[in-house]
Amino acid sequence: MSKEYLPLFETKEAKGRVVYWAFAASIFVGICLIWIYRVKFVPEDEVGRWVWIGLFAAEIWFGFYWVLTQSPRWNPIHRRTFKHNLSKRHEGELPGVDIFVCTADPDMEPPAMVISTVLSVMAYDYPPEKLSVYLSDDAGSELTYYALVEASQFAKHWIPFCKKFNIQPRSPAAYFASVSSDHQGKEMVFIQKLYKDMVSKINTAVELGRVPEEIRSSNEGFSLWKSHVSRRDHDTFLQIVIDGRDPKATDVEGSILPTLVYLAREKRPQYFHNFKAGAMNALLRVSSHISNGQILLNVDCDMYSNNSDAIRDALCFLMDEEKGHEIAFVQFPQKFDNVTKNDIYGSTLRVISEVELPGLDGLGGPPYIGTGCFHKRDVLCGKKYSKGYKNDWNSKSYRNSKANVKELEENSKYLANCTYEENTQWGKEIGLRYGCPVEDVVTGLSMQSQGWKSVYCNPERGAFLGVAPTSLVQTLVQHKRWSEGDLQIFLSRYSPALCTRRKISLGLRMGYCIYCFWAVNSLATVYYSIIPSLYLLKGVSLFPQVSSPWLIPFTYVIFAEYVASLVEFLSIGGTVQGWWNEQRIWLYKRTSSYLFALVDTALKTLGLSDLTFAITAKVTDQEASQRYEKEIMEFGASSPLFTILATTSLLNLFCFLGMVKKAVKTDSGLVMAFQAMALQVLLCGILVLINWPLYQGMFFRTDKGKMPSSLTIQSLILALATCLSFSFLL
Ligand SMILES: O=c1ccn([C@@H]2O[C@H](COP(=O)(O)OP(=O)(O)O[C@H]3O[C@H](CO)[C@@H](O)[C@H](O)[C@H]3O)[C@@H](O)[C@H]2O)c(=O)[nH]1
Ligand SMILES: [Mn+2]
Repeated sequence: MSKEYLPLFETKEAKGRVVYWAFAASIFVGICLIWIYRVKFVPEDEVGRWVWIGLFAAEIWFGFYWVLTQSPRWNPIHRRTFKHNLSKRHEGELPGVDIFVCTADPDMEPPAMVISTVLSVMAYDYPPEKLSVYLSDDAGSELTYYALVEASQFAKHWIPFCKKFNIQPRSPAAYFASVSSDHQGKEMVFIQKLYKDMVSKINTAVELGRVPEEIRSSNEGFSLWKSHVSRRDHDTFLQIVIDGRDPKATDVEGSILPTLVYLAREKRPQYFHNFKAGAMNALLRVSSHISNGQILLNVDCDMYSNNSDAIRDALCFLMDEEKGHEIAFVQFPQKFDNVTKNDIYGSTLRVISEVELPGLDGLGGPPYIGTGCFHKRDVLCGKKYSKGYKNDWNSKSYRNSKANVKELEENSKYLANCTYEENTQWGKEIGLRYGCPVEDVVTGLSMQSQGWKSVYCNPERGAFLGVAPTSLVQTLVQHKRWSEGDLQIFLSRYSPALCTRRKISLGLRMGYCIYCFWAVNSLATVYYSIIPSLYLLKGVSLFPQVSSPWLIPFTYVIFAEYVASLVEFLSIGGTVQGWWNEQRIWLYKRTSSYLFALVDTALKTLGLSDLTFAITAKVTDQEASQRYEKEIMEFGASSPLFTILATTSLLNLFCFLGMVKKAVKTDSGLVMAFQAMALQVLLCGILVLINWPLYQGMFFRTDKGKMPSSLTIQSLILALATCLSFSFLL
């Protein structure tokens, strides 16, 4: 390296670490004192002892989990890129970039939305001859293909328009939603009309469920669907919609267009298709025949590019002469453009993307979280890590230039066939790893455990924006999948707990465990949110009295931790109401999604249940979406996840009311209750407060988003029966 070496990025450590460490140490002392209290004051009687031990176990768990959550807070870092240095030095030798967009269901992922994402990534500020965009359609839907064909026409106007006026974002849907309709130039009016026409054509086709006849006959690609039996049973469909090598494939200004490819891998009922991981691996192989870009970007079909510079940001890390060699992937945060101010479902995952991921970056690299991630093709395809590994950006020509389009399609199809992977390392050592509902996290971890590093890049302007779930059940189901997947990783051979993972720092392994243990967290949380309340009803105290000095560690840990979490939340741009909502949603996830995930994992381990992947819907009906805008919680679905939430919330309500009723019977009753059981009353009271939206949903609402009556009745009976049998029988 010469003297005039200009770095492509810099890394900064966060300030105020020492103050935080001191604070964390004081909390830890508090936790230890709580444990000591539990050991010292075990009750004499049999039943009381077991309840006490249960609480102790929960507190040991919470303490242990708290220690895990400290790992990313220990030494967070922030990165900044120098894109001008990249252009200065590498503009001529930029690598080919292949972009993979995945879709799987035209009903839940409307084709018009999918192509907006596709168009946004086609319009990156990057040499178009080095850019190829692949759409993987796991539904093998003619409608999605049709939308893509329309998009390829619209791209001829859209890309030059984006570049000429340097607009952001470059998803036409998002862009036109963000500009006001007055003061528009002629070109803008024209392009907006083109866009609207295209969307209405696509939406009409979707509504009718078929492609217009004149289009079908004018485009050969549709002939593929003759052999289409169903979504689960069809041949490989591979169409190069725009061939970037073709000198005639230009936009209206005469500039070359990026390559655009449609792929629906073969599906047969007798072959397991491994969900998104299977789709990605088919894309990896097919793209290696067509463009073979050395850099890959993967986005979900709802995650449009919001920043046309993101490729260059990522390259600043991957091409850096000093540190770039060991970096396998660059992960951007998942951000969303449909979250409301106070984020009622906590979909922003603010703490994860603003605190924990920068923290994990400081410990060796963030996990791969599925979307908005740039990979080196070599590494994803199983390249083993070695110390002296050097990037070679000039090694491969990025386009297979000889064959014509038809031949290329014909000769590449077999790469996406079901049988291709039989007796190969695909899904094991090569490509995305199979067998886990969070294929992304397990793949990233497996690369890191060989020695590869990763980088977290979180620029001011979000690089990708997606669609967050807009109903409670969607949120809970998504988290069930995630927590289940993460727990399976812990139980698998990739487990961050295994000592064979020595290439990963202890801190990073602890960091992974935060997510691996989401599901396990449910047990302690369920116990804590039910048992103390029930004992309140009985008048049995489970925490230190107000006069006892042992109350101090309890109050200190509880209050200091909550204040710290509120401060942290506000400092990363959240609101107070948003923080409160976040506490609620964590409680809900822990008592429902995570509990179900735990049970399901147990069943799977016993071989009693199969791997599934519930796709998150990206559309909401109008009434529901109005409620979402108003931040009214959506319950209108009959899900067992809700039964458990409703039952625990009612149980707490009954316990609280029962306690009050008992206490007001005597003159000094209330004072006595608070003296003896202040913390327990507080715990139960807060649970009642935080569950307010549930009571509203069950008893005070009449709209379609209220809790289904059958569910309310069922939960009422369950909660009442528990309370009654508890007070009279035990
Ligand atoms: O059989 C399938 C199922 C899903 N997908 C695609 O996978 C993506 C993610 O699905 P989604 O329902 O949106 O799930 P999310 O929970 O929002 O996704 C997150 O979590 C997943 C792992 O659970 C990762 O795969 C995703 O990249 C990550 O964004 C979407 O583009 C789907 O089209 C497929 O291609 N094939
Ligand atoms: Mn999604």
